[in-house]
Formats: sequence, C-alpha cells, structure tokens
Amino acid sequence: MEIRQPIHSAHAKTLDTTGLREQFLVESLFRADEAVMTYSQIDRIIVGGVMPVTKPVTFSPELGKHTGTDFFLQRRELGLINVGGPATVQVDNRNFEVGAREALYVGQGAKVLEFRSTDPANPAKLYFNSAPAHTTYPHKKVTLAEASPETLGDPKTSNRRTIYKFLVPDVLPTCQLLMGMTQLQEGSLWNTMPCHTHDRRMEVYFYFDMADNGAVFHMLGEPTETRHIVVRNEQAVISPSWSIHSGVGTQAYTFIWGMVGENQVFKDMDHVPMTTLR
Ligand SMILES: O=C(O)C(=O)C[C@H](O)C(=O)CO
Ligand SMILES: [Zn+2]
Repeated sequence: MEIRQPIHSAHAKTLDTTGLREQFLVESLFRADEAVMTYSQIDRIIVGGVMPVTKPVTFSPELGKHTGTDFFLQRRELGLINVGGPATVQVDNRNFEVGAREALYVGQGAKVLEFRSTDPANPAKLYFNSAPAHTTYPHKKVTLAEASPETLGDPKTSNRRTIYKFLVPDVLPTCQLLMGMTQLQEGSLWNTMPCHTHDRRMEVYFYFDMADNGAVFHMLGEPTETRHIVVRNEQAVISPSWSIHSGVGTQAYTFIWGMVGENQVFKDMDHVPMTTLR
C-alpha cells in the first residue's frame, strides 16, 4: 500500500510538475488479479482498484497490518463503483452482483471480501474508497436508477453534466463516506467550473471513460494559486480541503468523486467567484 502524507497549501504552491504529480496523482489503480491501494493521511482515505481477471481477488487479513487492526474493515467502511464488466462481490456470507456503473457499500466489520469477474474477457474494474468508521451500517448495492441524479451546467459553457449521487444520506446511511459519479454530455468538457473548495471535507476524483490519448487538465490549488495536473484514463487525484478540484478534458469523460470529513452535506461548498481565480 502506497502512503501519501498530508500537504500544506504553502508547500503545494512551490512544486513543479513532478512534485505535484507525486503528491496528488494516483497513476495506477488496476492491475490484473490484484487489489491496488493508496493510503492518504488526509482524513485517512484509502483509494484503490480491484480487477479480478483469471481468479478471484480477496482482501486478506494481512491488510490489517496497514490499519493496525485484525482485518481491513474492522474500523473502516468501503464504497465501490464498478467501471468495468459485471462482478460478484462476496461480503461475509452474502453475494452481491455489481454490474457496470453500479455501486456497493460495505459497512464496518465485514471480514470476508472477495471479488470475481463474470467474464474474464470483460473484467470488472472496481474502484473504491475506504474511510475510518465508528459504527456498522448495512451493506447495500445501489443501482444507477437508485442514485439521486442532478443535471447541471449548460452546453454554452461546455459544462453540461449529470451527477449521480450513489452513497449519500438520501440513498443510504454511511459513517462519513460520500461517493458519486459525474458524466459529462458529449461536447461538454468542463467539470466543477465555477469551482469550489470545502474546508470541511477532502475529496478524491477518479477520471475514466477517456480515450488512451485523451487527457483531463485537472485544476488544483488554492483559488488564487491554481496549478494543473494532466490526468489520463483511470487515474485519480487527491484533493485536500483547501484545494479547488475542477477539470477540462480533450473530450467528454466521466469521473467518480468520493468525500470524507466533517459532514455529509453535498451542498456544503465554498463557491469561488470566477474573478477570484488566479
Ligand atoms: O460536476 C460536478 O460539479 C461535481 O461532480 C462536483 C463534485 O461532486 C464535488 O466537487 C462535490 O463537492
Ligand atoms: Zn467538491
């Protein structure tokens, strides 16, 4: 498991391209038959991907050495969204069928976690976020139809997009984790512009649905000290609470956002006036 330390905004603004990428970009999330994880000490979120191809992938009890617990989810909750082919996810003695663009919430305390692809030729890609948890809420699959959708933006400003809120209080209870997926309409390129920060929550963006030669220029930094990172298909960016998180692509794309921190109020954002940005 790769560890990322927290970062102060004053340090971040001194970084060059390599430094920004080392601090904020998660370059690789899917490797065949493996669980790949990055542990950010910002609110202790774990960002990962599981891609079972030739055999099931299991979260072994040894993962607990990274969290100082007997097993991985002893004091954590986990949410995943499938961006690949259909999967079966075993959680203790239950099996959940998780299709493309469906989510699964796994509550604190689940000991057995095993992931299988239905078709090795079309493997599942299970992108997940996990956060410290204080109590157990029921495991639950959430379909796209159950996610609470909101369409925002305008083709005139190239930011028409639909936000599917999978793991939010209107859909199910979680301790702190919020997750959803934002899909840009064809011809729209901008996400989250006008932009915002939320000092009370950190966020992770995972970009996908992109051509191999496509790119998203992800904007980060304090509103008056913006920087960018060039993000490729199926890469993620860690966004500290003090940072904006916005992007513009070379074509339409989709991204998954996950948030943890002080509250679960999606609209709790500090909106940044366009004229403030530097
Ligand atoms: O398209 C958007 O706007 C978003 O998806 C915004 C994110 O969900 C977000 O930043 C929530 O705080
Ligand atoms: Zn945000």
